[in-house]
Amino acid sequence: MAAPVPAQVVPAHTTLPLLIITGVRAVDPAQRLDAVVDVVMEGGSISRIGRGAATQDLLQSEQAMVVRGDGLLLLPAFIDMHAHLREPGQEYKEDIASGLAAAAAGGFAHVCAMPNTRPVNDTRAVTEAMIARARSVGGPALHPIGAITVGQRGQELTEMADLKEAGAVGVSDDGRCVTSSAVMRRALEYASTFDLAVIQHAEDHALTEGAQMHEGAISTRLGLRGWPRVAEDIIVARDVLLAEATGARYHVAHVSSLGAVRILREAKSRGISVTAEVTPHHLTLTDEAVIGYDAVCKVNPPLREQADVDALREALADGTIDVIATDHAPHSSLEKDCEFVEASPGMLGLELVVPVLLGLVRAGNLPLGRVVDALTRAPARVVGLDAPTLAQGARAELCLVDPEHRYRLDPSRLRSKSRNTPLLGRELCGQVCLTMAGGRIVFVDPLIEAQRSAPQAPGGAGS
Ligand SMILES: NC(=O)N[C@@H](CC(=O)O)C(=O)O
Ligand SMILES: [Zn+2]
Ligand SMILES: [Zn+2]
Repeated sequence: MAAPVPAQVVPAHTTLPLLIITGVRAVDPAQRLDAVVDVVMEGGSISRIGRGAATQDLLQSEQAMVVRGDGLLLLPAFIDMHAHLREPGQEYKEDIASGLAAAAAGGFAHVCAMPNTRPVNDTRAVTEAMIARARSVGGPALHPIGAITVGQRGQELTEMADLKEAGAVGVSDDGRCVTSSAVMRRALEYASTFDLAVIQHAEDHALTEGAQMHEGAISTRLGLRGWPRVAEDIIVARDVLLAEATGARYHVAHVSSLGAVRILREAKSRGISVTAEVTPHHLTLTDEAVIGYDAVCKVNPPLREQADVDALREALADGTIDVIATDHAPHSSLEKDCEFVEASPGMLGLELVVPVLLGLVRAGNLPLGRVVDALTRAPARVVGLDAPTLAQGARAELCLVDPEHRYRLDPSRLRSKSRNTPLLGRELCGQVCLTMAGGRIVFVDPLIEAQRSAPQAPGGAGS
């Protein structure tokens, strides 16, 4: 058979003529698939998948690159419908190239970029420039989210027809809430004529002025001004009523409170067209992380209490929350290594999704199939993309994961330009080894690939 190829000769950003992954556990909710299979990719598409799909003929082909998949997981590549790539305007924090590199390393084939750039993405010109930049970089596909209001000032609606035509897949004023009921109503009506989801950052700013963290016992103890849950709940409740009145598609970004979960559950039970997302950090961390005043844990909406975390997990499991989105929010040491009250909110997400979520799966908090669905089909529905799948005939958009690989998160391994994650130096378990997007390899982990390429024991898979 053809020898496994070491990482340094795996050409990133190219299509391999014949790539075979043998004996891998493939999980694809779109096909209700969870089984050990071989996967054969030819010319960037999945030509065969199933037990014994890697025939001796194929394995012995001159052109074949063979990856042994034993002990690994193969998943459809992910869609992140909520990331901040900071280009244009704040390239010292992140840019489209570094953001997409981080996404590829995290297992993503598609990234939606929020419009709170400088200038704000409220025009066709900015949307087009972002897409052109991403195309020149290669890697995962970038799909801009346009602003709801001009300059994200909450007043005048953007020209959504233009934004959509240029490639925007949704609208949001993320970072700011659309607080005016009148503006939100018109935004929902207008966006629905273009079938764009309106993505709300739910925060009643009148209730969160000067807020630094979740309002509760810990904010009192730390002497920091709090953001009460009700500031989120009020907006979600109002918007659900507006969604019902307009029939428009409404999506709540980064849900963090148990009250918002309750409102969403009731809205869905009544058939209102609402969807919602949760971040990996809101699923795993509480306001206790802020004790010690480490600004790395300052994030909007704030990390809340265990009761909220439990409600979010339950809501994700039962489908009340549809999507897992990272809210990847890179900030430099300028914005983070300072007084807590001066620091900017936000933390990294793209490269940490796999270890964080596999931790929840391993602990029995969420089924793996539901997690994969929330990272693929669910966001695809909200933003109108084709979800990556492992089905025969599909374009190869997948990620190969070593679920047992343990490592300490070293800052040097992050592709992001920023370092703002509380997981630095922590022991993690679960590593993306390979990501394909648009039929091409966009990421190979050098360390893992070198290990996997070591000579096989006789009788091993694919021999
Ligand atoms: N999540 C954050 O804390 N910050 C985001 C804005 C946002 O998502 O609201 C950012 O742009 O930095
Ligand atoms: Zn936000
Ligand atoms: Zn955001």
